[in-house]
Amino acid sequence: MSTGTVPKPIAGASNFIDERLGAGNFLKRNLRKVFPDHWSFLLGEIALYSFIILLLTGTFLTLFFKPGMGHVEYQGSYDALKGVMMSEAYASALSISFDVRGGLLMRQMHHWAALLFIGGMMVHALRVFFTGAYRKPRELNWLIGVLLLTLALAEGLTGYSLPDDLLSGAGLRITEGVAISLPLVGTWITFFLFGGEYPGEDVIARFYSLHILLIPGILLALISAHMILMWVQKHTQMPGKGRTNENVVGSPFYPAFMVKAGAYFMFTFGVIAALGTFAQINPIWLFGPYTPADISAGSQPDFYMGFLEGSLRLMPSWEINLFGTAGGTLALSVLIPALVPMGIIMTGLALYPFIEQWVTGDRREHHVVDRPRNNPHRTSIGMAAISFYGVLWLLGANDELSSYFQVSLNWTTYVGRFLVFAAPLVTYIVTYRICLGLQRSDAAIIGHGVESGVIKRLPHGEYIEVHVPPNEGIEAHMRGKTPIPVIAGADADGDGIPPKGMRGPLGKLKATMSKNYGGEKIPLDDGHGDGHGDGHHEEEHSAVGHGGDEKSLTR
Ligand code: HEM
Ligand code: HEM
Repeated sequence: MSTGTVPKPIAGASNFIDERLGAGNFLKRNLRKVFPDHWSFLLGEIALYSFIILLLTGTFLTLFFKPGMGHVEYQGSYDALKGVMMSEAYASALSISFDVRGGLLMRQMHHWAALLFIGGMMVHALRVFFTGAYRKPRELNWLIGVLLLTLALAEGLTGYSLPDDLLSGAGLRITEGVAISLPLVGTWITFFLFGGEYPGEDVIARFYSLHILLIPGILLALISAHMILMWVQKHTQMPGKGRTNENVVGSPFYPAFMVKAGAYFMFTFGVIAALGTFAQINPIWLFGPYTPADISAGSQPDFYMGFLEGSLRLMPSWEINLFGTAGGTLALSVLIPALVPMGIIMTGLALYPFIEQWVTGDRREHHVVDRPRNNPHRTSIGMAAISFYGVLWLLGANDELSSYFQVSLNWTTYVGRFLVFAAPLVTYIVTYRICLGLQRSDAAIIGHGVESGVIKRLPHGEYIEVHVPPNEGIEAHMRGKTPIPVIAGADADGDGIPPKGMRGPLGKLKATMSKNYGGEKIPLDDGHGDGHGDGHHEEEHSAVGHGGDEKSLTR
């Protein structure tokens, strides 16, 4: 691998390190490492930078937050609550908001960063999914990602429970309801978390240890592992000119990538600081302290918990009474919504790379990713999952929907119950058709070029529009399509004995899935375009110099 000429500052730094640690070569090699570039790679970085901001603002908050449930009388500077009895936790969150200099800004930045962290992570995971960047050799990093997502939800839940205002109490009430519905272990888990009957005196302190120590510790370790794996395996790249599975095309880590990453961090910080300054979030002083007797109507959890709230609201009130009154009650109305959507989504995410491998038999390494249209079944499955999640998420606010649109609350539930099954089905079909349509339009561009806007009159009087070949970069991007493999023998006609691995019901299922999922649906060069101006190609290529400063290294 060539490292090219080494810039002066790197040579200086690596000499300094080399003379002390003998690690100069390591540093030189890594600082010159080539990073591919695409706007969507920023999504993972947004999650990373938000996490750093969470650590910084969270540490500030720990200096003033008191995770106690002992009763105190509020005597701070917020008049409306003066003299009200409340927990120490709530009083300290109020004092951070009104009496600690910069405290409200830090609380708001912490909360906005949490939303951006989880939102960024979700969109990043979707980018990885839709481009198939989880394929070999990156399955492990994908699994670490699924764990990160699960832990981040737990971190958010424990975080917004801490201030112990009416809103966080409403969330805690649901957490308790879900925990206690678990068969056999439910009662024990609830007692362990709450230190006795709900709400108890301990839950805030216990959530606090989880929130500031255990979960961030694991998150930090996993994010480091995620980054190291990404570094070692190198980034995937979008299909394009000169990009293959054997090389990496992009700019070197130092200086280009480092400068960009620094700027993106500042930018993320700026956005979070601006949101924290101008956009109010979680104004805990408006809700008052939590008392189990008060119900806060219209309360919503943070957006990332909305899908679980929605599934609770959709579920009919089913329960099973085991062995009559002497036995236990299985509260399916809570158990199913708490476990099933989370289970389906997280297990589905974790297993997808392996199911796809089983179906396509594809065990090759992939460093050039797919454009979503080029794997229509994967893209449709992803979109169907998003619509399933989206319906649950919307129904988490069914009371708001009902009052805003003036429809009965029951109707929002009935429609939601229907949509939770129907929306994924329709989304799947529509997405599949759109993907094929887009593939056809690519084939048309490759086959017939793009419209130039120049109209020519032919000697016999006919007018035609001149088509020119697409720009070189775009054409290479389109041509970088890898057909999805089908397991050998899966598309045989069924006469004779099916090949090994495709016998029995499971084998047959695998063969059918493989045949449908894989194979080339619309070859790029089959010439079935949109029928414009066949055969009227102009000669010259409108090539645009694509990334003149890009470097290419072998993997
Ligand atoms: C890594 C992901 C993290 C997420 C998603 C997260 C999320 C949250 C959320 C949503 C709140 C409620 C904020 C509010 O009341 O408006 C919160 C509160 C809090 N967080 Fe975090 N947090 C994270 C990390 C941390 C870390 C690393 C620390 C400490 C080192 C920390 C310390 C705190 C404290 C002390 C509070 C209570 C302060 C208050 O509500 O006024 N957090 N967190
Ligand atoms: C704490 C949350 C996370 C952080 C900070 C993070 C950060 C990153 C960064 C900075 C990259 C390289 C740039 C990029 O591809 O965007 C990356 C790559 C990757 N991430 Fe994440 N990520 C997180 C969560 C996830 C999740 C939830 C998943 C999947 C479920 C995931 C799967 C992957 C994979 C497979 C790659 C390699 C992709 C490639 O090389 O194209 N990550 N991550």
